[in-house]
Amino acid sequence: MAHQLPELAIPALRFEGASVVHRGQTLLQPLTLSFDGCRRTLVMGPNGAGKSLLMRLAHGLLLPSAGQVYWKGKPPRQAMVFQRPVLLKRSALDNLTYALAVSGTPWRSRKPLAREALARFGLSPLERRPARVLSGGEQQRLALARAWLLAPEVLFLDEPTAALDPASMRAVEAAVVDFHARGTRILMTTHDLNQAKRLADDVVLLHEGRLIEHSDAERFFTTPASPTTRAFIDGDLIW
Ligand SMILES: Nc1ncnc2c1ncn2[C@@H]1O[C@H](COP(=O)(O)OP(=O)(O)OP(=O)(O)O)[C@@H](O)[C@H]1O
Repeated sequence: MAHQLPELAIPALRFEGASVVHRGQTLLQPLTLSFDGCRRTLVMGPNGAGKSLLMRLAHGLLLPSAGQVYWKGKPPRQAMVFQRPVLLKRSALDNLTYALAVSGTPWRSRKPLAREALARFGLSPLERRPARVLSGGEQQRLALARAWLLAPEVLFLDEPTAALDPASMRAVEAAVVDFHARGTRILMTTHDLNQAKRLADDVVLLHEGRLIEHSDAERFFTTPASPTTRAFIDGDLIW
């Protein structure tokens, strides 16, 4: 089981005129942008802006109706964490050992590695509990523990803290920082401007299915290029 990420650079993810059209309605306008380097990119925008569509395109869960989404090199190992984690009807421990089995980890190592990850995310006392009865915050930590075990080169997080209390939110943010410190590229959506300020190296703003701005975090929050970004930061964006 590879716990250390390779030293190789993570390939850039490129969107080239990628759009999403559903029943004649354009949900995501042709989008051209690049996600380079081992950065923490936060994707923001009002409800219905197209953030989840962008994430699903990026992770390959959705194909663009036109244009392309591709990695400039070998597609990296990826994991995705959703607002409502997708967990198996098994114990917390078994959710992790199952993920390890699928990833080809020899069975002897599975339980020790899974227990290490449970401890890492403060879940050891809950290892026998069915994953689906865990609280929202515990489920989210379990989903992160599972992703941690798979040592992804790229981690997608779609509003992972939207339904969490402040302590659970901080736990998720700390995990994001730790993933990144271990060499994982982060692409994450959030509605929370303060969270984006805490975590982002760069920010993408979408509005009504359009790319408004993609810039470094400092620039985004202090001297945005677009008046729409300014309005969004000030809480004045009308939609
Ligand atoms: N499968 C689908 N069928 C029809 N419309 C869809 C589908 N998926 C998304 N949409 C529409 O596409 C638009 C963008 O949706 P998306 O989920 O990407 O928004 P979002 O920015 O993630 O919003 P939120 O912050 O509310 O989660 C919305 O208007 C949504 O209703």
